[in-house]
Amino acid sequence: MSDLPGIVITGASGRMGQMLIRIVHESGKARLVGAVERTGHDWIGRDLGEMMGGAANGVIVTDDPLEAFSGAQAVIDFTAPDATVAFAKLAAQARLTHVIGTTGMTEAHIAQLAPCARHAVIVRAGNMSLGVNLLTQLTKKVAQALDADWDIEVIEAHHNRKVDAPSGTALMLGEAAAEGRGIALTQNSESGRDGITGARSPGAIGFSAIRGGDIVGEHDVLFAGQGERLILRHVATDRAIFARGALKAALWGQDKAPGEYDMLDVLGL
Ligand SMILES: NC(=O)C1=CN([C@@H]2O[C@H](COP(=O)(O)OP(=O)(O)OC[C@H]3O[C@@H](n4cnc5c(N)ncnc54)[C@H](OP(=O)(O)O)[C@@H]3O)[C@@H](O)[C@H]2O)C=CC1
Ligand SMILES: O=C(O)C1=N[C@H](C(=O)O)C[C@H](O)C1
Repeated sequence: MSDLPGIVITGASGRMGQMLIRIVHESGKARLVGAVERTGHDWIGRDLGEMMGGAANGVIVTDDPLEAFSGAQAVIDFTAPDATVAFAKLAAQARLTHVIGTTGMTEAHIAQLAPCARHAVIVRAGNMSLGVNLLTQLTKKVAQALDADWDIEVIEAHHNRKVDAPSGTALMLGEAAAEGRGIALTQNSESGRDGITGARSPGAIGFSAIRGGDIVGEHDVLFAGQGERLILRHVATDRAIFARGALKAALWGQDKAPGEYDMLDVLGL
């Protein structure tokens, strides 16, 4: 039996689930020990390798997360908000590092993670890529340098299957801009403009979302001044960047004290 940390992937059949399975398998840094899908899913009881279109790998997809978690050191979870909260409670029980990529979580969802983080390491980020996490730091710096006459808009584009808006990344960038400007995003956010909206509120941070085709994820932070504009941009062309970041977080979490962390902690930014 290898000493490599054992990892469970939840939402195994999803876009990110399948990418994570591939990246963990190819990494040589961790063992894939479990795969979870919801009750009634076609993959339940079947071999994960075969479901992914390859050779059998002996990992049987289950709808019993606690059983899957019992032989693991970490769970990587890119699913949906209610499912993530339920997984957090079980990961805390099993003392696993819980890497959360799920977006669209409300304050009520997030509040339920705090008690879990008393028992286990939780790493949560709306975007696990190095580029976007670096972009949050740049955004904060630019927002700090420019005065409130510069309007800040976050524009994001994603594939046509995405269910939440603004994206988790857009919110991270908005938070970074608000922090740089020394304001609370909750009091200064403007999104969903349609119809006679009135003029833009001074100092607001705006959000716009585009949905179409197979766009992996694109984010612009636009600083619009009088006579000039500054645009910070990240373009994701491959979901592997998110999966690599998530695996890094799962390995990083192995020797950390219980608590809530993000990718800035993992990447040391
Ligand atoms: N932080 C980051 O870097 C990134 C975050 N994301 C986020 O990750 C999440 C997933 O994205 P994506 O992979 O594209 O979405 P998909 O819909 O392709 O995958 C989600 C998977 O989770 C499964 N799932 C949902 N509820 C449960 C449950 N209760 N138990 C087990 N499995 C469950 C779904 O099953 P079913 O189909 O049966 O519902 C599906 O297989 C989204 O919130 C997205 O925004 C995505 C990319 C990067
Ligand atoms: O749903 C997606 O696909 C993505 N979701 C994340 C988000 O909401 O920002 C990260 C990435 O942009 C892809």
